[in-house]
Parts: sequence; structure tokens; C-alpha cells
Amino acid sequence: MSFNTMEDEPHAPPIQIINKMDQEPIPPWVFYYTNRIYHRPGVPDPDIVNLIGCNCVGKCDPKSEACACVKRQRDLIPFPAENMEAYNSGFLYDKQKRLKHRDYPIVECNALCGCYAECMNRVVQHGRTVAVTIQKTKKKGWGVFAGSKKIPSGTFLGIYSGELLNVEESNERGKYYNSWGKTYLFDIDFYFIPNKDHHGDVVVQYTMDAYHAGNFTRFLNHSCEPNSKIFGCFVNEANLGKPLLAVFATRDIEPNKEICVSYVGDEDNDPGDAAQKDGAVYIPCQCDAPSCSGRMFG
Ligand SMILES: C[S@@+](CC[C@H](N)C(=O)[O-])C[C@H]1O[C@@H](n2cnc3c(N)ncnc32)[C@H](O)[C@@H]1O
Repeated sequence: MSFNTMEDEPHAPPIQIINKMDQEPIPPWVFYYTNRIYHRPGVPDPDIVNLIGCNCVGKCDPKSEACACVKRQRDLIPFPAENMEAYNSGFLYDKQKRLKHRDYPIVECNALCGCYAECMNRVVQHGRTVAVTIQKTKKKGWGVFAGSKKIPSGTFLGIYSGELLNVEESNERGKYYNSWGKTYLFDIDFYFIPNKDHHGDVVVQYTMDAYHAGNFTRFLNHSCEPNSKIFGCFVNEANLGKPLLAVFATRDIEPNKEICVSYVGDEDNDPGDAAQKDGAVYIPCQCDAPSCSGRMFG
């Protein structure tokens, strides 16, 4: 059992559970609440042997040519021609620690870095800072909602934590979840992960399962017009196939509005998809967005 993110969230407001729909007091509490990633058999431990830290003192300077973390971030930005702005920014966060450049994997400073905890390139590792509630919805079971304050676009919400499974175990578990019509599996298949077989088909190596262990993000419902998105993020992990799944607001979210992601990856497989395994029971999408496709999966 191992983990690659900080468990504690010193600035996280408590989560209220609200049901204005029916008599069910709380969601079925069949899971262990945690921000950790539990590595199941067949999934390698976090690679810290190849992890590189920066030698910066105090705050990192995103314009620095010497900061190893700026270099690691830039190395994951596709050849800069169309991505000059992100490349020149150094880090993907702005000074308010909001995600400014949104098409790339995030590389944060890590446990080996010399910079201090307040460095602008440490966001996901400090955990949630905004208030959220878990509320019963009319047609989608329980969901996640903004608290009483507006959540600005680019704000980090939480990591999709849980058990990290290899492909065999995720296929096996997927059969059960599909037969219930409810899944908590999320494939790690971002565009930057080299995961094509010799036919060019995508082969997913690892899947996060938030059914038995997870945090509030396991209640995020799908919308065809989402206001948040899952990004791959590296903290204490040098294996590019095993990013954390970091959820960020991609639009301003008004108080008490539902927070939703799209379960469908972009056409180029960025970000990962909610996992839909063989024999899936396709339940219709109930997001009620004007452009709803009627389907939750691609
Ligand atoms: C990760 S869980 C989300 C939390 C879930 N609503 C609950 O009550 O535990 C994913 C499941 O929620 C339901 N769901 C999520 N988004 C939906 C949508 N747009 N329409 C219908 N059902 C949805 C489906 O059953 C889906 O398999």
C-alpha cells in the first residue's frame, strides 16, 4: 500500500451533505474517505528514484532557466510553435495559484525541491481550499455542488483519489459496476501517455477506482457542458504513466451550482475518460444541458 499525494488538507472546509429530494440522509457510505492513492497489485509504486527536484531557494521563478521544475514542465509541452505562451510561462499556474494554461500535463515542485511550501508551483499537493457540498440530485443520484462562495475558473478542487488498478483488475471490476449501471472507474489515458498498441489502438494501463476508497470527487456527475475538468498532474512521481487526476474548475462556478466534469475524453484522448468496460449498460445522460448528447460516454 502506498501513496503519492499529501493526505491532509489543512485548508479544506468541511463538506456538508444535503438532501432536498427525498428521505435518504446520506449517500451509501460504502467507501473509505481518503485523498490517498492505493496501489493495487500489478501497479508499480511511485517512481521516486528518477524524480528530479529543483535547487531553488524560497519561491521558484517561472522565468528561470535554472529551475529543474520549469524545465520538466516545458519538456511536457508539445513543441512550442503553437504553445509558445504556455512554454514561456514556465509554470501552468498564475500568481493566484489558478490553472492558467489548460491543455497540458501539470508538473509541480516535489518533495526533493529546495523551494518552500508557498512556491506558486505547489497547488494540488496542498489539497482543496474551497467549500463544496454533496447533494442529492433529481435524476443522477448524489452530486458535488459549490458551497456558498463562487469558485473562480482555474481553481483546484480535488484529486480523484482511490485505488489504482491494472487493466485486468479494472476490467474485472468494471463488469460488476456496469451491471449496477453505476461506475466509479476512471481510465488514465491522457494524450501524453504512450499507450498505443501496434495497431494504433489505445491500451489503457491503469484505471482509478473510487468505489471502495475515495473523496468527494467520486460524486462528480457527468455533464455535456461541464464546468470542471480532470488534468494529469505529477508531484512525487516520475512515472509519466501514473499522473494524479486533478480536478480544476474550467469556468466560474456560482454558489450552490453543481460541479460536473465530462466523462468523455476529448477527441485526442485528453483528458482521460471515465472507464466504460465491455458489456457496459449505457444509461442515458440526464445532464439537461442544452447541447446534451444523450450519452455519458463517447
Ligand atoms: C462517479 S459516479 C457519480 C456519483 C453518483 N451520482 C452517486 O450517486 O454516487 C457515476 C455514476 O453517476 C451517475 N451519473 C453521473 N452523471 C450522470 C448523468 N449525466 N446522467 C445520468 N447519470 C449520471 C451514473 O450512474 C454514473 O455511473
